[in-house]
Amino acid sequence: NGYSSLQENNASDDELGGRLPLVPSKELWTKFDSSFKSGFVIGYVFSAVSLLTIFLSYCVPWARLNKRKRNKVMMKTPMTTSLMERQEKKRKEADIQMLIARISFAELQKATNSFDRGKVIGVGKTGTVYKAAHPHLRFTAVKRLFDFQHLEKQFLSELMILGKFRHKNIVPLLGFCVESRERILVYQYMPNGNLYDWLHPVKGEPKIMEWHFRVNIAVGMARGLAWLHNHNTLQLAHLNLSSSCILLDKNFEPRISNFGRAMHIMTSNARIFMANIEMSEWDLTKRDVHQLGVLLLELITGEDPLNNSGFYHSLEGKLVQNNCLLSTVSAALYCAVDKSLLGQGFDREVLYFLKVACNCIQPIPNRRPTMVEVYKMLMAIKNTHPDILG
Ligand SMILES: Nc1ncnc2c1ncn2[C@@H]1O[C@H](COP(=O)(O)OP(=O)(O)OP(=O)(O)O)[C@@H](O)[C@H]1O
Repeated sequence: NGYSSLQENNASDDELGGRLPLVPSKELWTKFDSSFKSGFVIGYVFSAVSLLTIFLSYCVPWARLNKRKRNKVMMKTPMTTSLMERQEKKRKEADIQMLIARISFAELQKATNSFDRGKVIGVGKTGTVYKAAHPHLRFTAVKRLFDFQHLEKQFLSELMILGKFRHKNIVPLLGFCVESRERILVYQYMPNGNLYDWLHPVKGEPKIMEWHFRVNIAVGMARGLAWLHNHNTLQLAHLNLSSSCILLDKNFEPRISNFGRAMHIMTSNARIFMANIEMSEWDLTKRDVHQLGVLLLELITGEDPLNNSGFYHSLEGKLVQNNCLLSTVSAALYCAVDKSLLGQGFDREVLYFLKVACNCIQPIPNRRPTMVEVYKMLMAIKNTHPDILG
């Protein structure tokens, strides 16, 4: 057998004791050769599979990661950003077109007599407003923005808010125009202009606003704002209230305008930065309450906050001294009330109105009432004389 020569030349089987033959016979070689070959093939296949697995598990995700990184870098380039922004704007415009009319520039040019100076009804900080007679929309106020690039955000904000929602105390937006550099908003025309002009008439043009008009305007403003703050999907703070953005319709119902700076109130604890000041959703609504308080004071005193900011500061100073208890409005404050309102049978209501206004402008935002509370307090004043106040 295969081990014979080995046994002859070297030692016995026992001696070998299962050791491997040092010199295998020819048969053994053939056996060894075939098992070695199959082992080699198995080993080879096994290593190849392992290598492939390692490659797939490390290299493919790495390649994907790199691709993602490359994509991120691509997304950050100004070209792609502006492209995405443009697409987003187009999508918003298309959405809004389903709700309000898109009007051509040519049509608006015709309606305003080529933006004739004689048709100007107001010049704001962002654009010129023209009165226009539109064949389908009747009388409209056409606001042509000055600078389409810098005001694009405000333009879209106004479109997205006023285009989607309607409220009896918010100015109705009827249409818009986006054509090359033109950005135009078309509103329903408010025949009684803005509140500022009524409260501060130019010399020689006395415009006396009776008490019930003022209360009705106050209630309407608070109702519109309370609706904005608490609407299910809107939840918006206006943040830019002044008597010039309160428009009056044919029944002297106030309509809030100018939503270019409005901000969504966060429902989470997210913090908002405005002019580098950190603010919470609470601060935003309380800001509107403060601005409404100033408006209420303007309504009741007839003082112009634009020309007399010291007046309001002194008022706030007095409020701090008096701790703003509802029972104590100082004689100085009471003296500030527009004299045409006193002695008409509403003095108690005037005093209460003044207290509401003072509460709204408390220096510490947490102490100010919510807009709904302001609305309810003003409604209570209005309801004391429902026969007159309607
Ligand atoms: N729908 C409207 N109906 C009648 N008059 C309007 C209407 N919209 C604006 N006006 C008049 O045009 C004036 C300027 O309006 P605009 O909204 O541009 O003023 P603004 O308060 O300075 O706003 P902004 O800061 O956005 O420019 C208003 O004060 C008002 O007299």
